[in-house]
Amino acid sequence: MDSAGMTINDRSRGTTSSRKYQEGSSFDLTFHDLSYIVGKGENAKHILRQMSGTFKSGKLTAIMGPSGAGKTSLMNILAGLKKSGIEGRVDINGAERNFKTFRKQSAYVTQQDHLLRNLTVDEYMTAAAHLKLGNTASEKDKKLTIELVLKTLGLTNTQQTRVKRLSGGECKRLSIALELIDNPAILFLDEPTSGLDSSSSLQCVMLLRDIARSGRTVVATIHQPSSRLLEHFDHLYVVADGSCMYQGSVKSLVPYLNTMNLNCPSHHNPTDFAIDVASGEYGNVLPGLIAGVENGKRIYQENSPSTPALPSISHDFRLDEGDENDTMLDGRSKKKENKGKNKDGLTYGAPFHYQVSILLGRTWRTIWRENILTTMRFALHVCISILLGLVYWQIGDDANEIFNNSGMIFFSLIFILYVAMMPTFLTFTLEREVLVREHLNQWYSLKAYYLAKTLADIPFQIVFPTVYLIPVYFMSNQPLCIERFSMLLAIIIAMSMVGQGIGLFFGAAFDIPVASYFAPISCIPFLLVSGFMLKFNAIPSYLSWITYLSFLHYGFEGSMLAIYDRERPPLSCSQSYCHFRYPVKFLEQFDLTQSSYFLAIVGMLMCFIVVRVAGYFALLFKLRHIR
Ligand SMILES: Nc1ncnc2c1ncn2[C@@H]1O[C@H](COP(=O)(O)OP(=O)(O)OP(=O)(O)O)[C@@H](O)[C@H]1O
Repeated sequence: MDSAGMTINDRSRGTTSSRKYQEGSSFDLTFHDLSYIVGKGENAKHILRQMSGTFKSGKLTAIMGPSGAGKTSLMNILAGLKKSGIEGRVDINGAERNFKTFRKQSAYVTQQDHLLRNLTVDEYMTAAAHLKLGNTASEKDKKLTIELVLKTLGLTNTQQTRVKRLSGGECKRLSIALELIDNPAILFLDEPTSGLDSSSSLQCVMLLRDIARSGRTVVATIHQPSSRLLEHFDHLYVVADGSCMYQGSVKSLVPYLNTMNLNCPSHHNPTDFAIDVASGEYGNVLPGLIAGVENGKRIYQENSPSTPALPSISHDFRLDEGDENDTMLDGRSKKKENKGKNKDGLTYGAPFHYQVSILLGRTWRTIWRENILTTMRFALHVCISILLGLVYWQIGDDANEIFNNSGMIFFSLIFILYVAMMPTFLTFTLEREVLVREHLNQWYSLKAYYLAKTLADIPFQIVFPTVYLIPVYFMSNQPLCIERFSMLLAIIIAMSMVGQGIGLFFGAAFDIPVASYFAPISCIPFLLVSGFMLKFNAIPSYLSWITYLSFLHYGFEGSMLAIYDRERPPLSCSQSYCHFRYPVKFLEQFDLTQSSYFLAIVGMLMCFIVVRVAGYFALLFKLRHIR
């Protein structure tokens, strides 16, 4: 039987390794007296107040409540994304949650679908499979897993479509599909229906219910669902002002409110009614409602006494037999929490070098597919180079034009710096959101991502400066000496890399408005102490230390030495006296006679390392404080 003809159940009966990725772990998630406090002392704010609850495997749970009630905070704490300011306990199958294992076994689908727009669905899924399933799974298994996930999520027909051409609903399903590849036991979704029309929302919720039916615990925050949408949820948890005002089945919500003399008006959407109650529009009824379910310790059941939700955890939850054929995720054996732990002791699905190589390929592909930006960058380098060549036509060997010539070289350094920096922070601030989503879900380590990003950019940082330098060098008649050309090229490439590093730092640390203002301005102090605007010995001694940090200082020094040092023969002079006929005099004028080209290169290299490391830590800080 060919792979396309195989059914879902055939797949689950496949090879051992194939089954490994189709079997799901299932966890019952319970939390006890969970409080979340931000700020200290008088400014302390209680976001969650001793809430309890239980979300069972095999069920689709909705966390509902008015805006600001604490739904996202609760879900982020349960997903293990928030760790500080928390009191209380989160258990998995009755035992205290181990953060590291838990993060590996769960997946988080963010509200916004931050996806790389230029990849096709298939390329995205393949990269995710390589990263999540690692290099020990066979290509065949990965392909089968991808086919199954896409089939289950109704994305088979979009396999060759680029993400930027997908509809909103398809993007949402792709976000879910990417996280299903490694078969998480718990799926958290933040407002999965936001931005979708009613039919796509319904489709999405039905899909989530199917996923839950396969044995997973699926928890979604949902703002104000229609009653039709809510019907598909198995379990409802209503949050009001940081407390639980209802926990139970969807159909028991209205009867529960009735018990508190809160009667939903006829023709009124019960969900809207519950939200109005939670918002305090029906008076001070919250304390009674919260007490009715003991702030989440009990599950309300109509016509029978409320059952305690805690501490007894259902370990024998069973699914209807009829569901078995419905989904791809047939593996419903209850794995123990630590069963999915990588036997190699790796935190991620793939080893470090494999992560780097997959990310490198993916990054190259996305840069290459940004063809408008890439072509424009290429054209910009060529055009500016030719323009400069025309403006400074054949001045390179003229002693009278030596200041114009050095100005042209210095301008080239600044141009290369900015043209590397600007597109980097503009594109990276967007790509950063993709990194956040994927890193949250443990696709790869930040180190692997950062190394791949650095390596992927290197060819572009070599090609663009080279393309720039060739026309202007020859048109402006610089010395026809391969050694001098190479020395100048090395300085210009280093400047491009520093510029790109600065762009990455600002893109990592700030959002676009702040980055686009501060990134260009941040270079001005370094420009002032470059040695071109002001001679080195004229810089006040208390500011001279900045010269050691100034990549423009090293760039100017290195480029002048490349062109005028090394016993360059006298320049041509069309007048009776040319003060700078001997290039060494020009170097003396700029206090460069004691300078070393080698040290200039080392200085630039150090600046490159400093900005790269700063970018890494900015990103690390951002990832740690994202939620
Ligand atoms: N770090 C924080 N510092 C101060 N206040 C915070 C912090 N995090 C959350 N809050 C506040 O806690 C409350 C609950 O926030 P949360 O995002 O959990 O609400 P929500 O129910 O998800 O709202 P929405 O549906 O509008 O997204 C809000 O009033 C929010 O301003």
